[in-house]
Parts: sequence; C-alpha cells; structure tokens
Amino acid sequence: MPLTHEEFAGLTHLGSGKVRELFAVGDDAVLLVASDRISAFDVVLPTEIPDKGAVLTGLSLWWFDQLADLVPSHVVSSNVDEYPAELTPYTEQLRGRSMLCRRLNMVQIECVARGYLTGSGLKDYQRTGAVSGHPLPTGLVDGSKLPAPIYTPSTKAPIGEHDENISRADAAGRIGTELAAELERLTLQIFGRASVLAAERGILLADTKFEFGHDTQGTLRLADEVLTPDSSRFWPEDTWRPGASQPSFDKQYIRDYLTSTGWDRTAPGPELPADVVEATRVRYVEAYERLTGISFKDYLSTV
Ligand SMILES: C[C@H](c1ccccc1)n1cc(-c2ncnc(N)c2C#N)cn1
Repeated sequence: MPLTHEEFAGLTHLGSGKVRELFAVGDDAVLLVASDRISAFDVVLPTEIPDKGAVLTGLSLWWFDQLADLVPSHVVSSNVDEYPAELTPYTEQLRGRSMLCRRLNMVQIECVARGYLTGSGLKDYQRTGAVSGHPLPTGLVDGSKLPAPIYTPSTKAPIGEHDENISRADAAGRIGTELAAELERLTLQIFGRASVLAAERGILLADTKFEFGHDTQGTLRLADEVLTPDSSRFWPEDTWRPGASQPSFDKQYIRDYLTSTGWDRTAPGPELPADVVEATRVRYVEAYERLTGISFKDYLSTV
C-alpha cells in the first residue's frame, strides 16, 4: 500500500508533495517523510519503487553535509532512534526515509538553477528567447549547455500545477532586494559545487530546485530535499545529446515502458511490471552510490 499520511494518523499533517509528506513535531520542528511513490510525466504512479524514499533521503543528507560550509541546513536529525517520543510508534516506517528538521519560515520562492536548457526553461526560451529575464544566445536546443549557469526563480505552485518562472526583479519585489540577491548568490554557488561533484562522477546536473527558510533566530537555512533526482535533472554524461529529450538517470526505464504501452497521459498511471520496478530501484541505488561513494547497504545500517 503506498505510504500516505493516513499511515501516520496520530501526527499533525502539514502538507503533501507528490511523493512526500510533511508533519509538525511540537511547535518548532517538522518531519519530512519520503515515500517510495514515483511520478512520471507529472502523474503519480500506483506502483511503488522499493528503497526510493530511503535513497532520496540519504542523498539529501549527504548533500547537506557536502554543502555545510556554504549554508546551514534545516536538518536536526535523521536518526529515528533519537526522534521525539511522539514518533516512536512510527519508528520503522520512518527509518531511513525521514528527516527531523527545524520548523522554518519558508521563503515563498522556488530557487532554480539551470546549467542546461530543458523543461519550462526551454519553453520560455522558445517563446521569448530568454528564461526568467536572462537573454540567451540564439540557436539553443533541448539539452543545450548554457554559456553559464543561470538563476531562474519561480513561484510556488499548488500540487498538480506548474511553478511559473519569474524574473529576478519580480522575485525581489516579492521577498525584498537583499534576500533575493542572497538567494541568487547561494543558489548559484551551491549549484556550481554540486555540478562539479556530479560531473566528476560522470553525471550532468542539468538543473535543480532549492527551498530556503529562516529559523527563529533569523538564520537563513537550506531546506526541503536537495539535489535528488526528484528535485533535479541528472543526465548520464555519456548519453548527452543536445537536440532531443535527454535520458533521465532514474526514470528512463519507466518513461520508456509508459510510452511503449501507449498510455494516455491524461488517464491514471498504469501499474509497472516487476522488471521495470527492479531496474528503477537499481538505478536509484546506483545514483546514491555513484554520487556519494557510500554503499546503500552501509547507509541503511547507519539509520
Ligand atoms: C515543499 C515542502 C513540502 C515537503 C513535503 C510535503 C509537503 C511540502 N515544504 C517544506 C516546508 C517546511 N516548512 C517548515 N519548515 C521546514 N523545515 C520545511 C521544510 N523543508 C514547507 N513546505
């Protein structure tokens, strides 16, 4: 049965993402729980991918550590055996796939960095020649590497709707010039470091989305999940071919299967065959191990 917030009926549910749940823990903490659900073509599928939630949580935790010298994170703990007593009934459901975090006053802007042109950025470029007010060279195609990474803030759309890319001036108008400039600086700095680290492992970081918030002392912290295949586009470097849709590091098997079935994307997603589920699970574990250099089994033994 897919993990849903009903499984945590006793907790105070704050919100759901496509594949994640957010709960309040006391007055000053939140619990982020990653399910094994997966979405493709913006549709949440009925079949779970075992270990996906743990892989994405482990990746976020690893990236938070890699980035700690650049920006503090919202994470308090990921050790379920040290969680507050109210979470004890859910320990095994939370193990490896959850983060206890400071409750932040979230900045109402999605901070997106792009090193390559695709997705909504490509659509904006094809329509206007620019993305979030950044004029770009002519002749770029799907998957083109940009002359330099760009910061393209967007609004926070409700679930099921698409974020809207906005200009940096619009972002400043919404959250103030100083904070907007700090978010741009941090977003590009983090993206630059992550891009180098991923490229050293043969993975292109095409784009990613960060969320930030302020803690009760007013400290700006990196929040949400970070640099996971759900918040970012990761492409295998050896199959990068500008001019077409790039193979997704983690979801290509699912995309190919769904396309092969002739599935109508306005219809509910079909169940996935066992071989596609297992191949996708293996890809997630491979992504974790390739990026972190840590065996997934070792990660599971530490949580
Ligand atoms: C978008 C994301 C979300 C994830 C999962 C399910 C539904 C929403 N979300 C996270 C917060 C949030 N709020 C207060 N303090 C925090 N530390 C965080 C975080 N991260 C608000 N929204």
